[in-house]
Amino acid sequence: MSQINEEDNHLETLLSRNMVPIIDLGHCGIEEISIPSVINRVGLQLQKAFTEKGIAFLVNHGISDDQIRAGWEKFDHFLDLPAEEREKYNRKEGSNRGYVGPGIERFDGKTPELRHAFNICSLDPESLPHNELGNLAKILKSLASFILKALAAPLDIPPTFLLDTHSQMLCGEDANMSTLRMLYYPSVVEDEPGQEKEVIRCGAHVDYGTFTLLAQDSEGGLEVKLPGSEKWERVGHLPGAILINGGEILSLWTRQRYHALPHRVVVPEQKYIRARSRHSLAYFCHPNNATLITPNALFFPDGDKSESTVYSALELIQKKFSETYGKQ
Ligand SMILES: O=C(O)CCC(=O)C(=O)O
Ligand SMILES: [Fe+2]
Repeated sequence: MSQINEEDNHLETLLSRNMVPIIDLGHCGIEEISIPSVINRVGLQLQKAFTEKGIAFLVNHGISDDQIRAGWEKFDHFLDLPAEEREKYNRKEGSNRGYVGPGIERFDGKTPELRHAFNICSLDPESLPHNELGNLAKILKSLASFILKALAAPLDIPPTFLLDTHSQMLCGEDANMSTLRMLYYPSVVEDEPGQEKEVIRCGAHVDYGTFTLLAQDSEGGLEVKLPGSEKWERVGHLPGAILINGGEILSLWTRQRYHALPHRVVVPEQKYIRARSRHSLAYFCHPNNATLITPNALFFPDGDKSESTVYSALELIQKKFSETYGKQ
């Protein structure tokens, strides 16, 4: 016990230094009815957070710990299934949905990810090993829709521009690439080859879409590089909060005024954290595939005329996927 406290004392994080904005959603995050004053306030706070830091913690977002834990529990059950049962859900070539085992993805192009992932891209019960995961995906979609309304509020675009361009979230990959990814990082086994101290749990990368909502069950080594800094810094864990980080499409849409932060998950140095497994989940919010992402269009409705080639959201993500899964 005394050793844990001693190690805890040395765990400086961005959170412990008050470097991550905390945004209170006033319990409106997953409600159908919008309260304009909350949307406007949250919109301004998100604008400040994305401009200055690229990340923020969302609190009072309306999703209970129990709902999130139930999802992780069902994911654990899935991982305990006999291999032949589990394999039915394996991610297939050319698709993002399904189960991805350790060692398959390489976010930085070289380091294999030491984690189990399950990608949910549609609410079709056929593609899900458990209903509970579909329910969780639905709730996160509601929270993402609230954020899309809030993000539009301080900008000079129609209030529904972002909702309209993301209208097909979780309607399947043919329409929209938004994904709920359930994640499980096993504990670090010290004497197993490939599990040395410097091993990375999830390689450095920037998320591709508009933004990502991330929940984690414990401090587990999430690090970011803040805007203008080359230093990896530990984010820290705020129980019950959901972390939001900007993706590359948001950054392109705002001509880099809103930051897409590089992040990674390292194997922590603290022995007691290394010995612990970690759950997280990430909801990747993406525009509908056909949306043309005109650089700067969120600040200037006609976008940046100097740009000669404008890509669709699908073209942008396909380019990224071939980098992540291609070099194996
Ligand atoms: O598990 C985490 O904390 C981060 C996961 C992540 O960044 C990703 O899957 O894109
Ligand atoms: Fe990420």
